[in-house]
This record gives sequence, structure tokens and C-alpha cells, in this order.
Amino acid sequence: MTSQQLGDEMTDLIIIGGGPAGMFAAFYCGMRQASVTLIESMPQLGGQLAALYPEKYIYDVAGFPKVTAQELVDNLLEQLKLFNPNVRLEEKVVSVVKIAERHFIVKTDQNEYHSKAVIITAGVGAFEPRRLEIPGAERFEKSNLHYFVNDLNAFAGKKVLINGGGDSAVDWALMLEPIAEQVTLIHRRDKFRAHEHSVENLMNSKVNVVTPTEITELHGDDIITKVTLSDVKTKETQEIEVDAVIVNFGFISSLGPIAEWGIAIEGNSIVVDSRMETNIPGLFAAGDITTYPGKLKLITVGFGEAPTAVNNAKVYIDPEARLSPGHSSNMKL
Ligand SMILES: Cc1cc2nc3c(=O)[nH]c(=O)nc-3n(C[C@H](O)[C@H](O)[C@H](O)COP(=O)(O)OP(=O)(O)OC[C@H]3O[C@@H](n4cnc5c(N)ncnc54)[C@H](O)[C@@H]3O)c2cc1C
Repeated sequence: MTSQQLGDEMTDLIIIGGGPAGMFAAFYCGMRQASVTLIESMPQLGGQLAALYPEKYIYDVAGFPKVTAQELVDNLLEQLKLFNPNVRLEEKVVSVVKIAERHFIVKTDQNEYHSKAVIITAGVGAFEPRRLEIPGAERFEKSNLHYFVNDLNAFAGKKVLINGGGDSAVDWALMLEPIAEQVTLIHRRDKFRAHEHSVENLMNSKVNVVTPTEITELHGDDIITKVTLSDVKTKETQEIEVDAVIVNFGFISSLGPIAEWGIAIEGNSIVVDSRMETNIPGLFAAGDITTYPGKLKLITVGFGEAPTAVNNAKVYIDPEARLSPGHSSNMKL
């Protein structure tokens, strides 16, 4: 869904953050025939749902008695594809500046975008994986040190070392075990935090589980070829040969630069009015990032705030436009 639409081209809206609120807001732009660029710092859309709890069931989204977080994200993706918006992944927004009425400049760590209005749906801030704290480790991030698994088959026939003790680490180990030549899972504690059922499957699988162990050295020039593992208690070390290292220590998030954009902030949240507009006209916000009296940080609330923000942004962009979108059931798609 990504496109090369970059630089000076002006869109009606830029949406910052591709969690559920941002995804639904981007879809809703299509409902109002507003052009949009959706920018997300992670390699995937879905926000907290995809990053933190993809396998968990959610019970409080209207119309879904029970849905896993990933299924909800997949459905949002399908809905989003209806209008095929411009989606920019792995770009972190670093600044938003209003240079004139109906003209914002949004800079990411890679590009500069222009739009008539902006909606911030940045949740608890940009997510980043918690990284391996070994000097020089970052030089392998472009080759075989991974913090995400997007394609299991990329590890086919390989010797894979996975480091982590939560659900993702254990799930990846179990999913890769039949595909990879060998899977070793290490964790610095003896006990895994993952779901008991997954841990039981792990212990009955062919995954080589080594605990309490941590990585102390990565060897190789452009790619990691060998890893030194150290027993956390005895400090005994061993070296193992690897083709790939996958680290899952969870994610960290922070409001980061958002706090410096001149927007009224209360605690870690952006103050909005009943139009979901911030103190800067034309700059709106929706979802977990917002605050107002009685605010609830729930997916379903973000799903309501997103259309409110888009419809009001539409009026900001074109004061002649109607606020009310009419009923979607009257549309012919
Ligand atoms: C374990 C867990 C279980 C939960 N269960 C439920 C539940 O059952 N029901 C419920 O209603 N809610 C639940 N929640 C809360 C729910 O996940 C949040 O309310 C929801 O994710 C908020 O959506 P959002 O789109 O506002 O923000 P987020 O999901 O946080 O998404 C924000 C996105 O913006 C991106 N971003 C931030 N800053 C930038 C930037 N500068 N540049 C680019 N991208 C940026 C982030 O990377 C992120 O992907 C749960 C939360 C957790 C952690």
C-alpha cells in the first residue's frame, strides 16, 4: 500500500501514528474524499495491538463478541484498502510546523510532507524495540540481527538464536522450529513469562532451550557468524554458530518530540476540544494520545474520535464543506 508520493505534494491530511485510531481515521478520509498520508514508525500497522498483544482476545469492540488483536488489525487493513491511502512505514515523525493557514510541514526522520491539516493518533508515542545492549550490535541490524519477524520462511534451513522470555520469543521459537535447521532459545531467567500452554509446547519441542543465559558477544564482520553466550549464574561461556539472531525484549515508547511541537499537553496527553482539535487550529488528535474531561483510553473510543477529527478537519480545510458525512449505507462502493 506504500507509494512514492513524497515531498512537495500537498495532501489534505497527514495522520501520525498507524494504530487502530490512525488506521480508522485514514480509512475515514476516503469516506470524505480527503487525500491522506498515514505515517507509522513501526514496520507494521496496528499500534499496541500488533506490537504488544496480537494473540490476545478483545471483548469490548462493538459488533465483535470476541476478536484477537491481530484479527482486528487485519480487518482494519482490509477496510483501509478500500481507499488505498498513502502509507509510510518505518518513518518516525520528528516535527510538525504550521507555516500558514491550511499548510503544515511534517518532517520524519527520512522525508518532508505537506498537508492542509494534521491528525495525531500517536497513542503512547512511537514504539521502538528494546535493543540488545552490546556495543556495536546496531551494525548487524541491516543483516542478520532482527527485532521483528515478518517472514518466517526467510529463516528456512538456518541456525537461529532467539533471545527473550515473553510470548513473542516463545511463539517465534515454536513457529520456526519446523522451518529452521536449528532453533536455540535463550532467556536470562529460568522461568519464561510466556503463556503456560506455549511454554509446555516449547519444552516438548525440539527447540534447544538454554537458561539462565544472555548474549555477551557478537562475532562477525558484516553478519553475525558466532555468538558468545554466558550463564547468568555461573558466568560460564560457550560459543555457538548462528545464521540469524532474533531479539525480543519487548517495546519502549515515548512521546518524544511531540512534546516540543507547541501543542498543549497535560501529563503525557494532547489536550483537545469536542472537535478533537488541539490549541493549534487545523491540528487534530484522536485515540489514546488525547485528553479531555471524562476521557477513556479504549480502542472503541478512538474509533469514535477518529471520524470526529476527520469530519472537523474537512471543515477546517474547506469551510464550505458539510460537517456531517451522511450515512455510509447510502454510498455506492
Ligand atoms: C496488553 C494490552 C491489552 C489491551 N486490551 C484492550 C482491550 O481489551 N480493549 C481496549 O479497548 N483497549 C485495550 N488496550 C488499549 C488499546 O490497545 C489502546 O487503547 C489502543 O491501542 C489505542 O490506539 P491508538 O491508535 O490511539 O494508539 P496506539 O495503538 O498506541 O498506536 C499509536 C501508533 O502511533 C505510532 N507513533 C507514535 N508516535 C509516532 C511518531 N512520532 N511517528 C510515527 N509513528 C508514531 C506508534 O508506533 C503506534 O503504532 C490494551 C492495551 C494493552 C497494552
